[in-house]
Amino acid sequence: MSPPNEDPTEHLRRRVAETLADQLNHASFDWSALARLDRPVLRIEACLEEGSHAARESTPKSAVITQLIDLSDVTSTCSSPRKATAELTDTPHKAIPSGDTARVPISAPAAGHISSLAPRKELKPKGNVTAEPSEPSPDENSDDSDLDSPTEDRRKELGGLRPARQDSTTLETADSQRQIHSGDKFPKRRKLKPVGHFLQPSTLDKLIGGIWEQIHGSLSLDPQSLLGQSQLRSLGAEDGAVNAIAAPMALARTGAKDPNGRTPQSDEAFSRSNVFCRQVTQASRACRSLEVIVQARWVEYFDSYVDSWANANPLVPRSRYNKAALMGACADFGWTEKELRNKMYVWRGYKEIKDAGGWASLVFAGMGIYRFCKYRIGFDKESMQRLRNLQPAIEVAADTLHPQWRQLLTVIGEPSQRAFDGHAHDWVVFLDGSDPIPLRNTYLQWDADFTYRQLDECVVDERVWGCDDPRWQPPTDEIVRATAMPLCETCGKEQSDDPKVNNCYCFPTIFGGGKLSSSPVLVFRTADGKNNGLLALCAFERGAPIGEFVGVITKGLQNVDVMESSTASTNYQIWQGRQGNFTRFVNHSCNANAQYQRFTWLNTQRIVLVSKGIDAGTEITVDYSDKYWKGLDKKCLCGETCCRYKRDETNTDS
Ligand SMILES: C[S@@+](CC[C@H](N)C(=O)[O-])C[C@H]1O[C@@H](n2cnc3c(N)ncnc32)[C@H](O)[C@@H]1O
Repeated sequence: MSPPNEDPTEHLRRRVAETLADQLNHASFDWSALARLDRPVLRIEACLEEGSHAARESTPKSAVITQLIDLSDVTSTCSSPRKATAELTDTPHKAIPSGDTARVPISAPAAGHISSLAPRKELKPKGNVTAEPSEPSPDENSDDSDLDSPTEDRRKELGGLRPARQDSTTLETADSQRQIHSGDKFPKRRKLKPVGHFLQPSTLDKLIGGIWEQIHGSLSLDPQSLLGQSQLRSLGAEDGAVNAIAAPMALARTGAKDPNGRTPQSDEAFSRSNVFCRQVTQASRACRSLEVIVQARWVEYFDSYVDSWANANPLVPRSRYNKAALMGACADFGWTEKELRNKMYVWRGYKEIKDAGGWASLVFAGMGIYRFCKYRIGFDKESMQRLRNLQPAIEVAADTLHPQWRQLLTVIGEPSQRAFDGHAHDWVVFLDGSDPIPLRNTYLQWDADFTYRQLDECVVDERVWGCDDPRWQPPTDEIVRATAMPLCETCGKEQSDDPKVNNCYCFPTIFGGGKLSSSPVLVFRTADGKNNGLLALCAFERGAPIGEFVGVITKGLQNVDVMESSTASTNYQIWQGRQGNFTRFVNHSCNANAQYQRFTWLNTQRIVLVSKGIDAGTEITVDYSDKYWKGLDKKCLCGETCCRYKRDETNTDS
């Protein structure tokens, strides 16, 4: 019996928690056994059964709850030599260019490491490889003018990202300096230092002031015209009635049934209300973008109107024409002079943003731009110059990710022709504001036929693997039998591409249905001779995924850059020479801010580029490790004081 006033579920929860805590207090744990496990979990299963039979029955009924509690953090507090080697470390020499997930999966092989470019025979992969193995990887710099045939002679000039094969020929001993160990935890999320300028938090007084201002201002809230502007009539309102358009929302409020007898709780009504809410949100964002470009353009008209009078009558002070224009506008707007002056101050801010960052910077600025312009925070010369330098990059992203955006500009008489087409990563941007150039052009000096096909997902080289994906691993663990859905080896939760049933949030922005349409990164021209690199447009907090390493799943390629990886049963390579995604442009740094981690999604191994804490506007780098640089006739240009591969007189041993 639950105590009076206590919800039975709450009562059950309390009873179970107390009993479990009590059991654990009395349990004798063998801590040394715990420390020997790579990734210890405590399994708790619960089933409901008849109490009188429970003691006699040895076979439990099927579990109603199966819970795995990850004890990795418990072992990390126990001292164990084995654990020490598996710990994720931030020191460059032990960083993980391509290792396992931070928590070692239960069924995963031992820690990954970067292998050397060991066998140097020119081995052609079996079969007819889609990945054109005879082509070089075009990621070499100007010193690699002869890369078009990966022969023995040239091998020193070519390198590859090579996480170790897990076979006996490449596996090194645990105390080898070269071995890179993956840790058993995700990188701890550190609080990032604020970058850029932050707006003052709004006070309640300001909010209340704003409410009074709006109520007493000229805001028009006629729903018919609002919905008309927002182009929401297509949502089912034949007669144009607002309630018909917003029927699902109206029903949810009143609890009434619709004309077809559907309750507001029906799936269809819920789904329609989702669509309606999404459409209004999108429409109001588009209206906001329209509003700011019209206001910025209006300021330009205002200025040129005043200029035209002042130029025609140079003896009359300009301020007089300014005042006259202002009063004329006040009459048309129906505002006081003070009101219009205040608005113009903000609108002039919009114009200044547009002058520096282009129209795209206004259109995609979002709601924050109002406060930014009202309080003029960070409107200094240096910030505006930064924005000016970013303008072409902003346009590349806007044109390629939102091909329609320029149509909004026709309202203010600007051309709607886009300047950049194709994929966002088909362009290389410059940080000094120079014009972007097609990606292809940046490799022509080494390969006149260079092309790069952008992929969203890895493609399996069928001529090597047939219909099998070597990354797929049969679900062997018995945990899997407890549920029809694959369980995450890292968090133990159910994985699904359907966000309604997915419970694994290890890398939620790339796996689990909440996928971002594109990662905020661009290919950029490095200033220090590394050819192209990958630029973070936004901050990525420590542990956040940047994207999956995507390319052609193949085997047996030699003397070209490849990611080598393996499952418990198979070695495979991911090649990005001709097709792949943006991870192909990630350069090496001896003080890298990202790392590659293995992660199993729906029983298929993936390699994920994970942040170790990246500020917006910085280059994303990984540590390729000794195995990559060993035997490679190149100097590292990372410029870090801790650089291990400078290869000058002061650092000859690297
Ligand atoms: C995976 S690609 C990276 C993208 C490459 N920079 C490009 O433009 O295609 C690897 C190649 O980039 C160059 N690279 C990367 N990091 C470097 C570094 N720290 N110093 C010098 N070259 C580097 C080397 O030519 C290397 O073989």
